[in-house]
Order: sequence, then structure tokens, then C-alpha cells
Amino acid sequence: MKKINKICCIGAGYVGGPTMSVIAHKCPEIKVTVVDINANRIKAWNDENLDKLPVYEPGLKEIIAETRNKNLFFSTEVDKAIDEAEMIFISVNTPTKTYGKGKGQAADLKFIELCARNIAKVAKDDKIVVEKSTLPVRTAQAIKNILDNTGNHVNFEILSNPEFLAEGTAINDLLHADRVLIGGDETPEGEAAKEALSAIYEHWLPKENILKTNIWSSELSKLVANAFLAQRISSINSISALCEKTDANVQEVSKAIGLDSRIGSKFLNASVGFGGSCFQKDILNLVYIAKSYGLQEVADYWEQVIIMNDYQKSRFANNIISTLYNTVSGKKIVFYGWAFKKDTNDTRESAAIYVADALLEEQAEIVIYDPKVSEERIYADLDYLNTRSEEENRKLVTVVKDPIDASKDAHAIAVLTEWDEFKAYNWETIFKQMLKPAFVFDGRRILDKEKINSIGFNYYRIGENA
Ligand SMILES: NC(=O)c1ccc[n+]([C@@H]2O[C@H](COP(=O)([O-])OP(=O)(O)OC[C@H]3O[C@@H](n4cnc5c(N)ncnc54)[C@H](O)[C@@H]3O)[C@@H](O)[C@H]2O)c1
Ligand SMILES: O=c1ccn([C@@H]2O[C@H](COP(=O)(O)OP(=O)(O)O[C@H]3O[C@H](CO)[C@@H](O)[C@H](O)[C@H]3O)[C@@H](O)[C@H]2O)c(=O)[nH]1
Repeated sequence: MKKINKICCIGAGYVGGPTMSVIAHKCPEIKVTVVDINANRIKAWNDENLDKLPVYEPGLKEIIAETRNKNLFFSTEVDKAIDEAEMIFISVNTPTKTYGKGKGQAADLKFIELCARNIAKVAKDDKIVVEKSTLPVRTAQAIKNILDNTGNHVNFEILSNPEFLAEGTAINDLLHADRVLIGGDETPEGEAAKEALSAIYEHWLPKENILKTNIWSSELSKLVANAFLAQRISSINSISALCEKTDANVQEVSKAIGLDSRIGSKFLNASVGFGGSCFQKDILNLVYIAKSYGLQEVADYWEQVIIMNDYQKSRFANNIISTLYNTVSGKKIVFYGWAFKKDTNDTRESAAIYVADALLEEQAEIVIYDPKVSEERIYADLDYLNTRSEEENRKLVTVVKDPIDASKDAHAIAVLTEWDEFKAYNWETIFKQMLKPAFVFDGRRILDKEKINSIGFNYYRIGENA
């Protein structure tokens, strides 16, 4: 079996950065180079101040401190890293297409294709090319065609090795992965490539947790895993709406059903709606693929998961508006949290963006506090929607660094992310500073209901009749 000494990863994002850091940490004899065309991102990965890394993940900076410039390197020299490596991971973004055929559903593979063309141009010896990005089923064939037809007639083995880490727990997920999936050709060369990749993971994971499949099963399994996970959230969120109309409590329902070992207790937390860069994109991709094979019923089934998620976000915003006497115009509403979940600085598809947009349409004044998200990012998220002018967004939205001070003269507080620190705030002080009646809308169900009510707040949370 070929022993790998040099790895290159194209794409220094939320997956490439943490994944390669863990590989470098666990495989000190392998030189790992992470490359990106975004020079600012690479500069941030190389910043001496580890609090300035472009990705915030608990445990990441400690690993970077140990490995960076020993056997882990971040660079913009893409061609050089490709040339040197025996194994190349492609970990670039695969967003939903915003133009042309499949607009709004299909995955945009232009970055993947550019990588394949670049590898073909540079490679002078045999390479194993690993799809780490999430890709539509049968993409490997397209990559192989490009490599074989434009390359220097060296041999490329393509593997699919989807990543299952969740942000906020990425390091732990990588160190203790439930499974690693490796798909590849069922030829002797394909099997050898799978073994070479497996040997890397075997540095820290039991061999029985490394699952080898054909390449198409591997590509499809990634989309299906995300669809199943998101489906659980939409299922419980649909029930949260029913709980709010009855005297049922969604947390009690979750617990009661989750204790059935066939259902299981994880991923049943009702919320303001799932966000993140993956769930929506990957389900839309699955919907598109199903449609393109003429499977309309299959497509409709999965699309409902997204429809329910959109409904949950607008339901939350509408409840704020109707509770505040059907008008939020000129009212100060404080958002606690902007990230799509706790322990990450990522805001892609965060429910907070859509709730803010709905309230801004009603001319609310929004004050936002998030412990890890920058002001620049928040304005960029709102501007990207193109709902109103950039000036209007800056007029109606303020981003602050002091969450307690923010509550002065506020009509309402909305909890959009489940950051632990929100639970520990002095809610008595917050209450005193707010206009009365003082409202709290808890989109994450993290506050102590009895305590908050006893302070005098009008408290609403997802999945419970107030
Ligand atoms: N974020 C997650 O939690 C997660 C988890 C599992 C899988 N995934 C999948 O992994 C892939 C990457 O996701 P991400 O969140 O890390 O994206 P990201 O946007 O954070 O990072 C992608 C990086 O690739 C770089 N890039 C794009 N084209 C390039 C090129 N031709 N050459 C060099 N660099 C290039 C970009 O500049 C960017 O820095 C996606 O397919 C995603 O679906 C993401
Ligand atoms: O019970 C739950 C669990 C999650 N969420 C929300 O769902 C979203 C996604 O959360 P999570 O799955 O923990 O984070 P991601 O980083 O998006 O990770 C998902 O997407 C990744 C990208 O494909 C996959 O690798 C992971 O396995 C998959 O969990 C977030 O907004 C969460 O707040 C809920 O509302 N209720």
C-alpha cells in the first residue's frame, strides 16, 4: 500500500482548516499544506494571534499552536502544493447555484471544476484526489473526465470522503467521528487508494469505524445524512406550532418520543429554525437531483423540510409583531445571537438573518449582540438579501459589544442563538432597563421560564403556549 507523506488540501474554510489541523496533529510524519485563493483567509490562518484565526471552533487554536509551521502549513501557492502532494483533498465551497439551469436548487460546481482543471494542469505524477466537499451524486465522474482528458497522462484515483463534522463541535467530531466514509472505484487501484486514505484515519480512529463503499453511495450518503438530520428538526418544529396552540409542551413531547430507542433523543430540539451552510443547500441539491431523474414525489417529500423551516422562521417573526400590539415600527428589539448555532462565528443561513429581515420590513429598530460575529459580517448578511438599501440597513440596525447596555429602553429581547452566556446574564438588570411591558422571545428555549416570569417579563418561547 502506498504510504502518504505529503497532503494538500484546496480550500481553507470551515472544513479544510479544522480537518487538516486534526490530520496534521494525529499524523506528525505527514506534511499537510492547506491552500486557498483567498489571500486574506490564508493570512488569518497564519496570524500569530490565534484569536484571529478565520474560523472559531473550540479546541482549534490549541491544535494550530502545536502543528502550524511544523507539519501544517497555510499557503496561497496552490500549484506548488498540488505538485508536491501525493494526495489532494478538494474542500472548496459548493453553494446553491444563483444563476442559470438549476438556479436556487442545484449545487454550483464551478469551484470544483476549477480545482480539477488546476490539478490536471499541474500534476506530473500519479495522485489520489479526494472529494471532501459535499457534491451531487456522480460528480466524481465529471472530475475524472476533466482529469483524464486535460491532464499530463498521469493516473488519478478519485475518492469520495464526505465530511460529517458539525460546526461548534468540529474538533471533537473529527477526533471521535461516528464513522468515516470512503467511496472509490472497486478496482485494485481504487481499493489501494481507499486503503491509503483509511491508513491516515487509522492513526486515531478504529478501523471498524471506517466504512468503504462505492463512490456513488458515498456521495449520496452525505446528502441523505443531512436530509435526515434536518428532517428531524422540521418534524419537531412542526409539532412546536401545534404545541403553541394547545397546552402541550414541545420539550415534553421531544423527551417522550426520544426515549423510544427506535426514535432516539438527539436532534429533537425545537428552535427558530435550522441554519448553517449545509442543510438547506444539500436538501435543495437532493430535491434537484430527484427531479432531474423524474422522481417528482421524492423531490416534493424532501422539499417540505425546507418549506417547514421557512415557516418556522416567519412564524417566530410574526409572533413578535403580533405580540407587540401588531406594530414594531420604531420599536427597539434586541437580538441576542446572530450565529446559526452556538460556538461558531459562522452566520451562513442563520435564522436570525431572516427574522431580522421580516422585522425590518415592519420598520423595527434592531440592536444585535453576538459574542463571536463581527459588525461587518452582520451588515454583509443583511445587505446580501437585497431587501433594502445598505443605508437603510445601517439606519435601522446597530451592532453592539455590550449585551446588557443594549437592553436600555428596549421593547423586546429575542434570543436567536443558544450561546451559554445568555443564560448567565443578570436578567433583573435587563428587566429594570427595558420599557414596560418587557418582552422576551426565546427562539432557543434556553432561559429559565419560572425565573424570567418571576422577574416580571412577558416570556414567549418556541413550542409552548404562553
Ligand atoms: N461547513 C461545514 O460544517 C461543512 C461540513 C461538512 C461538509 N461541508 C462541505 O465542505 C465544503 C466546504 O465547506 P466550507 O464550509 O469549508 O466552505 P468555505 O466557504 O468556508 O471554504 C471554502 C474555501 O475554498 C476556497 N476556494 C474556492 N475555490 C478555490 C480554488 N479554486 N482554489 C483554492 N481555493 C478555493 C474559498 O476561497 C474558501 O476559502 C462544502 O462542499 C460544504 O458543503 C461543510
Ligand atoms: O435539535 C436540533 C439540532 C440542531 N438545530 C439547528 O440546526 C442547525 C444545524 O446544526 P448542526 O447540524 O449542529 O450544525 P452544522 O454545522 O450545520 O452541521 C450539519 O451540517 C454539516 C455540513 O454538511 C454536517 O457535516 C453535520 O453532520 C451536520 O450536523 C443549527 O441552526 C442548529 O441550531 C436545531 O434547531 N435543533
